[in-house]
Amino acid sequence: MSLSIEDLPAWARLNNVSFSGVKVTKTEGKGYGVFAQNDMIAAEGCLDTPVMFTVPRDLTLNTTTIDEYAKEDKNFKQLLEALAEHRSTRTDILLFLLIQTARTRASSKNHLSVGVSNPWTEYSRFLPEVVLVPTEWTEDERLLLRGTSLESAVNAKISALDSEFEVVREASGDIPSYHELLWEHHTVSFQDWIRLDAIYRSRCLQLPRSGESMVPCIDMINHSAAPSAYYDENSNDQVLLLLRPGTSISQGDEVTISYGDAKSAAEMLFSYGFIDSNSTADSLVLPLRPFPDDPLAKAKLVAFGEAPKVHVARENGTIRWDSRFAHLMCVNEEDGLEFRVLQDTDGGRQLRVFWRDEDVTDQTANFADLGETHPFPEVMQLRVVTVVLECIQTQLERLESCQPSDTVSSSLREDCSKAGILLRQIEAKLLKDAIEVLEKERDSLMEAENVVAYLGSMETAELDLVGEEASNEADDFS
Ligand SMILES: C[S@@+](CC[C@H](N)C(=O)[O-])C[C@H]1O[C@@H](n2cnc3c(N)ncnc32)[C@H](O)[C@@H]1O
Repeated sequence: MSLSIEDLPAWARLNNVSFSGVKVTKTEGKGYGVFAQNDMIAAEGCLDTPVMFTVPRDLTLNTTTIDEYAKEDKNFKQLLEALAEHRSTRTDILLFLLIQTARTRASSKNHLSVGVSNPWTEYSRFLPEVVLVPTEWTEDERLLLRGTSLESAVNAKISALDSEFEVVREASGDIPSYHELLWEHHTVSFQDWIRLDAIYRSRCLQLPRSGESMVPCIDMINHSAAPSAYYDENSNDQVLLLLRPGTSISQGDEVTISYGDAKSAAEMLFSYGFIDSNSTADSLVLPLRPFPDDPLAKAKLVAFGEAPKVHVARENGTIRWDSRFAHLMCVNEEDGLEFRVLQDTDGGRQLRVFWRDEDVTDQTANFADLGETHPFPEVMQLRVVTVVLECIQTQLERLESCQPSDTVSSSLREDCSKAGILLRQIEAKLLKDAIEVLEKERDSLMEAENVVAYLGSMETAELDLVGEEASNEADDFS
């Protein structure tokens, strides 16, 4: 199935990809990588820096080029049409690569091959068999993620992939030649869909002109916190790999790019299967669940329109947190929140949200500001701080209740163990520091005049209620 990387230069020549002073070879622990064969230098501010790869744009994979391939392949065109409502750059590329995989396997078993060969039929054989992103981890390896922000994200992704694959299986099963190629000859399985999703996530790039794309050869470049190269598109329909201005590399050095320095450790692990502590943002995102006894919980979720989350980040040494849903979660009817179902002109029904009699349906993400119009804004803030604090404390308890030593065993791949343990350490530290900040914020809000007055009035109201109940009971007994 796989092709030796020694065959890449021949593939490149055949498809008009030029390599200049670089070579793709095996690295130590990172799969393949790109290495300089000459010394190269680009002065600071230089506009004309050395070009290391030139790739014709029609070799890239994105929705536009996939539509071009579909024009030459009626079965593939039919498949895209059958899945029209699910189309995105990602699903187009996954489908395209799934068909290349099936065709390669079918031809290796001498089954009838369906479709037209293209440069990617061969190139896909240089792609790795396994990418160690957590969706490719075994169940035991995934135990390392228990209590981390990736635990629910990875589970949700695997079930989303499962549903997607079922849709693909059904749509392709209705196309006779694909029915035979994919399902009668068992050339592909759910495991391939998981692998192709991992391949896509770890190799897709954001090109300045063509947008989200996979680019052959440029996708062989590894990440570094101190990258020596960058990619670009020129006006001659080419994608280029260039030396960064102000950089010099020596023969034998690895050429690297940056996969982004704003990504958290969890995002890096999720998308690329490794964490580079030198270039990750110290941040995490947790799911937030509405109060189980809130009668308005469902309406709040519908009106909010996205998954409720808590964001925590350390920026320049300071912990910042944010949860737009927590602000909506913490207001009730007594505060002035109201949901109304209104009939629109077409006879349809619409859920509208009102805050203190003003229609704020389009501002449900903005309750942090809307809460300011409450007579006790500090009370609103105290509720939010308490909710976020509880969410973070629960997460830390879960993280600490399952120690890696309970899960690390010889059956786990070393890279997965290392990455899982590192993620746990990074997130535990951030959660602990966030708890400290939130506890301070809570304590200072508890002392605010407004809050003391509010809590006092609540206490009096409660005492009155107890008094009333007691006198009713006394009446009963009398
Ligand atoms: C775009 S590909 C780069 C080429 C890849 N090494 C290959 O063998 O095809 C991205 C993948 O390379 C690996 N990788 C890239 N940079 C890395 C790094 N700094 N440390 C560890 N692995 C890295 C990860 O497996 C990642 O998912």
